[in-house]
Amino acid sequence: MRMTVFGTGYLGATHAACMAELGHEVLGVDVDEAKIERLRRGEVPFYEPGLPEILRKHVDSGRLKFTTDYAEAAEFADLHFIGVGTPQRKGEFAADTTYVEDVVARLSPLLTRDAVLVGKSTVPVGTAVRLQGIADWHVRSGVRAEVVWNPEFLREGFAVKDTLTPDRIVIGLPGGEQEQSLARELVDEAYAPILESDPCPVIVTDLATSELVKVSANAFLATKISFINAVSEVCEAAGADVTVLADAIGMDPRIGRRFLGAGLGFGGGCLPKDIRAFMARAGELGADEAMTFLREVDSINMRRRERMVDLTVEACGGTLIGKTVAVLGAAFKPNSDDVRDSPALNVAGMLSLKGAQTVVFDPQALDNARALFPTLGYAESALQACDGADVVLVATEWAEFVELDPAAVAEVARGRILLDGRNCMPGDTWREAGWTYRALGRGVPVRAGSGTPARAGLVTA
Ligand SMILES: NC(=O)c1ccc[n+]([C@@H]2O[C@H](COP(=O)([O-])OP(=O)(O)OC[C@H]3O[C@@H](n4cnc5c(N)ncnc54)[C@H](O)[C@@H]3O)[C@@H](O)[C@H]2O)c1
Ligand SMILES: O=c1ccn([C@@H]2O[C@H](COP(=O)(O)OP(=O)(O)O[C@H]3O[C@H](CO)[C@@H](O)[C@H](O)[C@H]3O)[C@@H](O)[C@H]2O)c(=O)[nH]1
Repeated sequence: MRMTVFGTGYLGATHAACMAELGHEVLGVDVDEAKIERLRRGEVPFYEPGLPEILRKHVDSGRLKFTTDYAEAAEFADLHFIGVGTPQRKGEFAADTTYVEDVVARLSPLLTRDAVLVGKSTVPVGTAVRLQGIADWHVRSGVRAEVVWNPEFLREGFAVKDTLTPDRIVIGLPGGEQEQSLARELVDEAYAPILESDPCPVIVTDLATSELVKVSANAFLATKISFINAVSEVCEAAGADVTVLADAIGMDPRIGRRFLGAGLGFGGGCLPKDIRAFMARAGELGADEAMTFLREVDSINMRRRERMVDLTVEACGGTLIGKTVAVLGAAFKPNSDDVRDSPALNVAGMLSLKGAQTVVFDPQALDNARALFPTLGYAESALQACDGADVVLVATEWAEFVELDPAAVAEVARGRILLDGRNCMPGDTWREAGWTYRALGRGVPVRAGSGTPARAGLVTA
């Protein structure tokens, strides 16, 4: 079948290419001419493992096309996915929904026959109903544009797999589960190849529930990460080890080990802005008290970045003036080049403000990092970043950092201090090689009679 996808960023380009992979004819639409030009050439304008291969395959076969022309898109198909950005509004917690509104306001008057607009962007509850109003206002007489919601749960770094083999598909329809409409028919047809090859649960519900499922999922994941990071603060103070603790509580299937990775906390273009937007929307709905705990989730998360900076200052003997810090990692997580709200870059920026000479390396995110933080120092390899460093700080758990040879780093670095912001490094190996290894959330064990626990996060040689 034919479909369009509005927005060709991390979500939209992946969705478009994966829909083509499922056998559909897809037209990707964006307002960014330069991005569309690259996509037309079969290039993915960001790093996402596995995406370049399928995108190029379907651009070459002609099944996947790109345009900036809304009129062409309106004519191309009756099913239109919307995956444009919904960033945090400047100076506020609320989400900026102007991009989704823009798509609906511009597309609706161009429709010459009934069509279905399927929102995939993450939006505040109530947005779909508002967009239906915008569509009704703009659409030509005799034409119906139905707005439905189909939130996306893909993770960057696993975007192709998550799209082609999702855990579940959630579909929000104005009439809920009972609705039989063109929207139901077209969305079912779009996902039929997934359900035939590798079935997953499909939850058909009302619009509000579908919108809330998405932000609730992200709020839960953020809460789980902040829970373990709050516990890690106590671990540091008590001389306990948060990684062992996480393993132990994670063995209870009711808890589960995933998303109990303590360290620098969550960043990226989703979790931070989505919990803030959720709080803002709950407030607008008069349910603000229900979500106030998310404020704590947010502040625990932001505290980890400050704690990392304090630990670095401590490791440097109380001041960063005249010190060089190698920051390994710039992306908000490994296997991505995304630096939106990146804990790694935030820490690098704070270290630099405190007087450190900061040299950042990331295998994929250097260009994005340079564009956002042009004044930081950058290196072309991990070893180059460590050259002359007093401290080596791992801020994103890329496999190549985990596999670094302590002897090779020792040959170029000035100091012998490794700070592990992600609890990902083989600390024993580094200690055996003569390094002082310090990790967030892992205190020094206290033995009977030894008095107060050693303060904060130090597993020293
Ligand atoms: N990135 C993810 O992993 C992910 C996963 C699930 C949900 N989401 C949600 O998906 C949405 C998009 O996120 P993203 O990370 O892909 O953002 P992004 O910034 O990478 O991409 C957004 C794209 O929309 C385009 N755009 C803006 N206005 C437009 C318009 N009027 N018409 C056509 N294109 C327009 C932009 O040029 C940009 O290319 C957000 O709501 C986000 O919360 C993202
Ligand atoms: O145990 C953990 C797991 C993750 N993180 C951090 O949390 C952030 C988010 O990680 P992840 O959720 O894997 O990345 P995203 O690609 O942002 O995906 C989230 O946000 C998307 C956009 O809404 C959703 O679609 C996904 O389901 C949801 O996992 C990153 O900074 C990670 O480093 C931790 O600190 N500890």
